[in-house]
Amino acid sequence: MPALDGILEAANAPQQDGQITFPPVTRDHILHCSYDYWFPKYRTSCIRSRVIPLSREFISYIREDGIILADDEPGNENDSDDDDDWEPTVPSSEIPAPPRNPGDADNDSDSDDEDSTPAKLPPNKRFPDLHNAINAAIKALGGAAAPKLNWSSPKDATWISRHPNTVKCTSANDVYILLKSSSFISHDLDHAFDDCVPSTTTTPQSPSSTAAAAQAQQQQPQGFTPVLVLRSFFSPLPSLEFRCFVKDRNLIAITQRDLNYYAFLRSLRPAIIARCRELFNTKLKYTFPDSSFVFDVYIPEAAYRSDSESDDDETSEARSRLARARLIDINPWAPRTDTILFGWEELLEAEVKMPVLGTAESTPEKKEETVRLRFSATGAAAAAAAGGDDNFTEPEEEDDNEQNHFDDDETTTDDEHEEEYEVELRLVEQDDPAAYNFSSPQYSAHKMPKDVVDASMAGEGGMREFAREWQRLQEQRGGGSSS
Ligand SMILES: Nc1ncnc2c1ncn2[C@@H]1O[C@H](COP(=O)(O)OP(=O)(O)OP(=O)(O)O)[C@@H](O)[C@H]1O
Repeated sequence: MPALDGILEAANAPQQDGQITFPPVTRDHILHCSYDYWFPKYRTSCIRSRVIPLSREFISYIREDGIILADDEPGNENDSDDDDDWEPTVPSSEIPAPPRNPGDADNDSDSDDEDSTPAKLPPNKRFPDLHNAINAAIKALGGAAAPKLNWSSPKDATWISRHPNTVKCTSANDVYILLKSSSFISHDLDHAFDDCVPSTTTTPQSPSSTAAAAQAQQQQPQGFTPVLVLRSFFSPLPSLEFRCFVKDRNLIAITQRDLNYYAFLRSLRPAIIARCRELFNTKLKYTFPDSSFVFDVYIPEAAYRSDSESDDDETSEARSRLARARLIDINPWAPRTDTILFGWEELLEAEVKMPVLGTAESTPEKKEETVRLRFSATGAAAAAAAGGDDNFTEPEEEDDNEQNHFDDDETTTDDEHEEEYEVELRLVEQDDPAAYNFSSPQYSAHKMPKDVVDASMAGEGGMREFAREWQRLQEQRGGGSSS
């Protein structure tokens, strides 16, 4: 864990010479936000998920140009959607991948291995156990899953998905297509620790670690165990996704994640704050190792019960009630985390009345996790209160047959009238300029122009032809050569 002195020092110096200065971001801070690190602690507040450690062979496959798909999926039994008739343009299950980001090549530490890879076998023959584990996990999650690696989901690659504009995967092949086409996934593999300062201590293995995971970690040149996370797929309402900012163990700000204006959110303000606070206070506040971090939530609507005896007014009120917030992701308190409707400067400068500094240490080897807390004086009483709370224990093994996307679906008590209201919730307002530029699809900067995609689909010859044409156009414009 980072030294307490260092944290105190950094927390006290957010700004120097008019420049925004962040507390140093260490590898540990980044590792604490890896899904396999925090998911086992907070499982009951998350979307049902499976975490699968990835072998070096799999990582080589993800990095390689070209997409060779498994050839063992005759009918894709899990698919029941209309979009089943998607077929790779190139037969024999080989699709050239779109070009990688230019910056990725120099980090391709596995390139030697790739050359020695036995002739490009399909995944079901190249890493059959992993391939089968991915298909089995998707099945266990109800037949459709949303994938991500340790930190990022391939949401910039939904344009190539056969379930249009979603990260939905009903087979391992769907997962491979998304992972191989995503710049965000490349970033996880090659740039996760960019701009980090060295950690003084080592983060313990994640609580989910098995002997296989430990072995995989040792073999990884990245210094962390890459994992594939599969979450039970559902269709979240973008309006009910929020990002929450925690400074010195205080929830200080909440922002809408989707940048569209939703009139109905205005009346839900107190409920949104209450749901976020509830998740933070009962689960995260004294258990997440770092005192400042950012977490994302989804707040589902509370189930509407048709057998309710409510009159019309009460019914509409019941419909507008929100269920408890679900933890979607945890992000570092670092420049790389998008603050959406806030600015880092205002968050760094925000004054926290009751800062709780220090680190939380956990003993991950125990299933019923014991949380030991080391805090500065301001946090001592609260830490003592947290020590014996049953909320911090792990649930028993999940039931794979459960159809819910969440581990349980209980609604919460209404605590909108609680006293503590210092959290600022920022929503997109009507006519808010912040919303103007977002009618275009998100992540469009990561998408390929159609010509590039077409050329890529036409194989190596197509890309060569495209490159020649591009060069010709550049020269016509007087731009000289392009690489
Ligand atoms: N189980 C799921 N089913 C369908 N969609 C999902 C699921 N889980 C997450 N999503 C969608 O994917 C989005 C991205 O998820 P997540 O925040 O985990 O990825 P991320 O790459 O870390 O994003 P960011 O970089 O913005 O933090 C979510 O905002 C949500 O809309």
